[in-house]
Amino acid sequence: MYGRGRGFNHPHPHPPMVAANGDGDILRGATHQDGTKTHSSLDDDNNNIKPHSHDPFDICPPPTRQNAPAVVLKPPLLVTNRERRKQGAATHPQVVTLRPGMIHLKKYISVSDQVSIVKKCRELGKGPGGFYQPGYGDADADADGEGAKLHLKMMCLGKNWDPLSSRYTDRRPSDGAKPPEIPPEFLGIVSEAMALANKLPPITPDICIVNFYSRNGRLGLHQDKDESEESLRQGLPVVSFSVGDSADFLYGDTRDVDKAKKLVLESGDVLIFGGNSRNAFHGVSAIHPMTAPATLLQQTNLLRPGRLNLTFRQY
Ligand SMILES: O=C(O)CCC(=O)C(=O)O
Ligand SMILES: [Fe+2]
Repeated sequence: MYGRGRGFNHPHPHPPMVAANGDGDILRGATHQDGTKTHSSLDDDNNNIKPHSHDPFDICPPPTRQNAPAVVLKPPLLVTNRERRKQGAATHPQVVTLRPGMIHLKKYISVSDQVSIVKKCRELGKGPGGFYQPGYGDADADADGEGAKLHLKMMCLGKNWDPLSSRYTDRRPSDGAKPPEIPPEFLGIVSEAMALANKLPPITPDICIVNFYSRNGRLGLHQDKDESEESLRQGLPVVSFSVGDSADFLYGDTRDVDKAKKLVLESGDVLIFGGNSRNAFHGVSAIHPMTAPATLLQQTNLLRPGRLNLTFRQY
């Protein structure tokens, strides 16, 4: 059933995606080591699913001549100091209420925590249930037989969210992989951030959807509405971390891009939307390549232009 949850106003929210520059090409064809290739199972409705392997995707690939960083690996002292000041800013976060129920914590996550998040997502992303290129299946097939692709790589933690059925499942239907657990250190940051949005009910996240957007990454306007009726009824918030390149984030009451407001989400920002904003439409219209903090790039080898977004939810 298309169009539910992170569904879009059109089955092809954007032209079908051919993997954008740098998306997965480096490791394509590499030996798949996670054992999911041979996994065969039934989905939650006992339908036979056709498992196939996904090529591991590395968000921090080793440098090659082609992807040699445009960033200076040893940033001038001034830049480093500026980054240090930014790290310090996390202890005095700027809390902005964008609309009732939608709260923006600017530069909330320290650069050292951002580094840990990138490293952890890199490690999990290369393993079983890691990053893959989600599609919308055969019903939306392009001329080459590939389903319409979302313009991002995705990995689910805790529970699997399936774009094809707009449902949460225990395993990823395409390869039978079980989603990795949500790292406890991520949950710690979520609960601390929640304390600054104290008008909203707190969540105990059991789902985290991790998106990796490269240079051309984007995500059409949608609502997050596949969590349980109870969770949605209570307006339990979605807590979103942005790490890496900045992004143009759109939000509004309808799916109309022209009526949406735009916010630039930067590395370290946390966005919380619950209560009256739980059903807000939102999406990402553009990534600003090479805007990630120099220290983050330096310490993670996050060489791709790219942005990680983690959304924590309670089913
Ligand atoms: O990347 C973002 O900021 C938003 C991600 C999102 O809306 C989602 O994963 O449902
Ligand atoms: Fe969303």
